Amino acid sequence: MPKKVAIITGSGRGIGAAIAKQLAGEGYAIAVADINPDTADQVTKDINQQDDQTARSYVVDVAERDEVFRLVNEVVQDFGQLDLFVNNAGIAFIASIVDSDPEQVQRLLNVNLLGTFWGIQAAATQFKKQGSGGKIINAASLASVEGSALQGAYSASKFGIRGLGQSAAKELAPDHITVNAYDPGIVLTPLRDGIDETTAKIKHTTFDEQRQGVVDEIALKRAATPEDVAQVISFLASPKADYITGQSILIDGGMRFH
Ligand SMILES: NC(=O)C1=CN([C@@H]2O[C@H](COP(=O)(O)OP(=O)(O)OC[C@H]3O[C@@H](n4cnc5c(N)ncnc54)[C@H](O)[C@@H]3O)[C@@H](O)[C@H]2O)C=CC1
Ligand SMILES: CC(=O)C(C)=O
Repeated sequence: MPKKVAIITGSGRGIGAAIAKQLAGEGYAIAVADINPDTADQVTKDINQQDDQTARSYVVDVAERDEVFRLVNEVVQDFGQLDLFVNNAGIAFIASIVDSDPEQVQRLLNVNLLGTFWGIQAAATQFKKQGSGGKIINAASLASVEGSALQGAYSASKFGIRGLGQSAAKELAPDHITVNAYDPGIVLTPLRDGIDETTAKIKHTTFDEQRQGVVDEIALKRAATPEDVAQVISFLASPKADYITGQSILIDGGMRFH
């Protein structure tokens, strides 16, 4: 049985790395795509050290449309096909809307929202060429369900990703391409650590107090691990989710209910 092929952007660390390792363990050939070549290479090495697991690393800045299309073309040249594209790469910064730096805002929107747009465009173009359907899964967030204070640009990008995914799901259904999103809450990664570090400074508290404060909002009283999130992407990528499209699934331990 030929391996299914998955591209996961931002899979050099955090949630993306967990998704890459989860799917590699399920028999996918993995394109570990990241702006950081060193971490991408390390995750790729970790996967290839496992029996019967295959990965290759690719350097990409998802904010650059031509780089995203080149990524898809290189992966198809290397593996022969594409079956799943996970738009996971994302960045965040903490600042009030009034104090947000315009260049930081633009960069965040270019990476998170436009990066996801280019990923959908490139993956769908390849899936249409192949004529055998495909799956696209996007990283939204709890902040795509309810805007977070001090994360105005980030929340805007994630609301946009959720809406973009609904539009794509409607447009791509005739080609048997499904498009869904995952909405993590508080996940223990370097990105979340940076959020809590900066928030603690703004609120003149400690990192531990800030972190405990957000965990206290979680019904299950623990932050998520990247693996908690990867399990949901494993489901969305599987045939079990073939009838799900245009949806956005909260993975927040019980913080928001909608
Ligand atoms: N950690 C959390 O609590 C939550 C994370 N998310 C989302 O999940 C996704 C992954 O987040 P984390 O793993 O926490 O982040 P992370 O910062 O730990 O990892 C993100 C990865 O993306 C890469 N990356 C950043 N900009 C890139 C670009 N322009 N092109 C290609 N790669 C790029 C980084 O090098 C890094 O390897 C993001 O979209 C984030 O918004 C959503 C909700 C909660
Ligand atoms: C990073 C992120 O999306 C949250 C909810 O913290």
